[in-house]
Amino acid sequence: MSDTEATVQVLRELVPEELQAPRVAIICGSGLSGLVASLRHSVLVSYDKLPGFVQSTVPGHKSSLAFGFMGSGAGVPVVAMLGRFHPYEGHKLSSVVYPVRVMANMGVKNIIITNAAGALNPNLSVGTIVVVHDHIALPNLTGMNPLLGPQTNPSLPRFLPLSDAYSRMLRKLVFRAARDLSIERDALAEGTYAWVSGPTYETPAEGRFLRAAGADVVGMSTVPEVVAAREENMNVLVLSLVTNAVVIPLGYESVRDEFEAEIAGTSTKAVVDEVVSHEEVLAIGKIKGDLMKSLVEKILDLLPTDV
Ligand SMILES: O=P(O)(O)O[C@H]1O[C@H](CO)[C@@H](O)[C@H]1O
Ligand code: HPA
Repeated sequence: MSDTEATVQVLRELVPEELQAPRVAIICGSGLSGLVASLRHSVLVSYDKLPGFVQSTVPGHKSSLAFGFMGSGAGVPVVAMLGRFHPYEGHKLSSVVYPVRVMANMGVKNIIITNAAGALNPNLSVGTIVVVHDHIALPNLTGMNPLLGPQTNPSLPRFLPLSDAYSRMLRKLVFRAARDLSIERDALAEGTYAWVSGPTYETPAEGRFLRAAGADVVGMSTVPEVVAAREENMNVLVLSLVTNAVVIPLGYESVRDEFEAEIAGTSTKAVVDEVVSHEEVLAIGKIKGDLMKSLVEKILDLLPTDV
């Protein structure tokens, strides 16, 4: 029996039979566990009961899986991770993606991955939900790829294409859901997610570098889960909530002008003093969580029955 099968067997003992066949997995990003507040017949399973699961150590992430029905009518059976694992917590990449493999083993075919992210694109304002259509993952390209090492399942492809990683069908569904909910157009955008390891936030020069490379938002999660989910042949949707702007203006670094202006007694130019914090990230999650929740519920309502 594989490790994931053993974990699924434990889940079968802890979760009632009607909840054992979720159609959709949801991963809740920082401060976004309220996304699944409307789960019905819900059952929580703490990660410490599940072999292979580690613990979430980041504020705004809970260490439990939630099973239940979500959406209108009878609803769709879902399994949600109320907290995720990040490599910067000291977790191995294989542990970070383990829950995705377990959910795939339970038969889940669709995954909605959410996260909090910083905006690199100056046109994105705080609170915007970005439907991710691509990613840039420097760690993946330089030796921190969750698929490095022996194949977990030889029936899965060794060389996984990622050009089609983000399901067009699910992305389109987001815009259909937004229209049905009369969500204003500017509340949603499309973009490319840059994955960085963290836990440091980006320097302005790093922000400029990632922006120049073509990324719209940046975060410290998600991509390993996307890669594993694609390897497991799931349909992947990623929704990033913009919680802060990454400071990227050029030219503020010099202190010479400032110094000389001080000496001359003339006015100094404005200094950029915005500093991002995780508290701010969580606060935006709280404010915008309801919008994300309504959107996810509507997406579930609209999900075709054959996927
Ligand atoms: O990506 P999620 O888990 O939403 O969290 C984001 O928020 C944290 C930083 O504030 C980082 O972990 C970053 O990745
Ligand atoms: N950078 C990286 N990760 C993040 C950010 C950020 O600015 N905001 C939320 N998660």
